[in-house]
Amino acid sequence: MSNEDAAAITRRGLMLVLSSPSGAGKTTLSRQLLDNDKQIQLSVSATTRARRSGEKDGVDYHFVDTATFRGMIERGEFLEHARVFDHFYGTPAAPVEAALIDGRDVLFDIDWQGTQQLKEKAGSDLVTVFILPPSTRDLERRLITRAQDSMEVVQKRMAKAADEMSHWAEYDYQIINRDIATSLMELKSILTAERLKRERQVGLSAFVKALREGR
Ligand SMILES: Nc1ncnc2c1ncn2[C@@H]1O[C@H](COP(=O)(O)OP(=O)(O)OP(=O)(O)O)[C@@H](O)[C@H]1O
Ligand SMILES: Nc1nc2c(ncn2[C@@H]2O[C@H](COP(=O)(O)O)[C@@H](O)[C@H]2O)c(=O)[nH]1
Repeated sequence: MSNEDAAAITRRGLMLVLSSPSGAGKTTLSRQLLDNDKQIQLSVSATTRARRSGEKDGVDYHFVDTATFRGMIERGEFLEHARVFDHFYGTPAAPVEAALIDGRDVLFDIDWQGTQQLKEKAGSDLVTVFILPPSTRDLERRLITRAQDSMEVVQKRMAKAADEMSHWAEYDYQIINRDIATSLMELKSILTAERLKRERQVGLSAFVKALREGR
């Protein structure tokens, strides 16, 4: 390899996981990151929950019934799956594996249970970020102003928030989502630094060897 071959330094794809209590802003941040960065793609989960207005099947989620979801579990189609707020959610394995082989990064919007399962399978390919709300009051306000769930569902999600947040320290990074633009900048910084990690830059040793040999 000569030093003109810097472009040949390919990268292993990484798996970027976002978790948070419901309403802290994962989906909002994910959408903005995906709009800004064409090297990362969303892992589209399957779920048995009802579609919210504005959500598109196959884009936001694969909306399936419980029998279909169980069939996917039985056929081993999920990388991870969990029951969250009375519904099932799971990450289809095939698209993730295809992206990583291609050197593309994958973004996951999943809960702490799914993150623990991915940690066991993915090891060093995984980068985990926990999103915290600035306050409990802000979290509730965000769930209410999102205007997608009944007050009963909002209360159920608020009741589970402390549980979800008890897992914050299991994550590599924490972002307090006060202001979306700042949080997005912080998330992009994490992604940039993780992409530059030595072990992710395949071919770097050969590149440096060539540089040192004056080629
Ligand atoms: N920094 C912010 N400041 C004010 N509002 C915000 C901020 N981030 C997100 N929101 C708003 O809060 C609401 C909830 O955000 P979002 O749907 O992204 O949360 P989530 O973490 O994905 O929730 P869930 O886990 O239920 O999917 C949305 O209406 C969104 O526009
Ligand atoms: N373990 C998994 N959790 C998931 C997955 N997809 C989404 N989620 C989490 O569920 C809750 C609720 O999401 P909502 O869209 O109904 O508001 C949230 O914490 C998501 O992160 C998944 O595939 N696996």
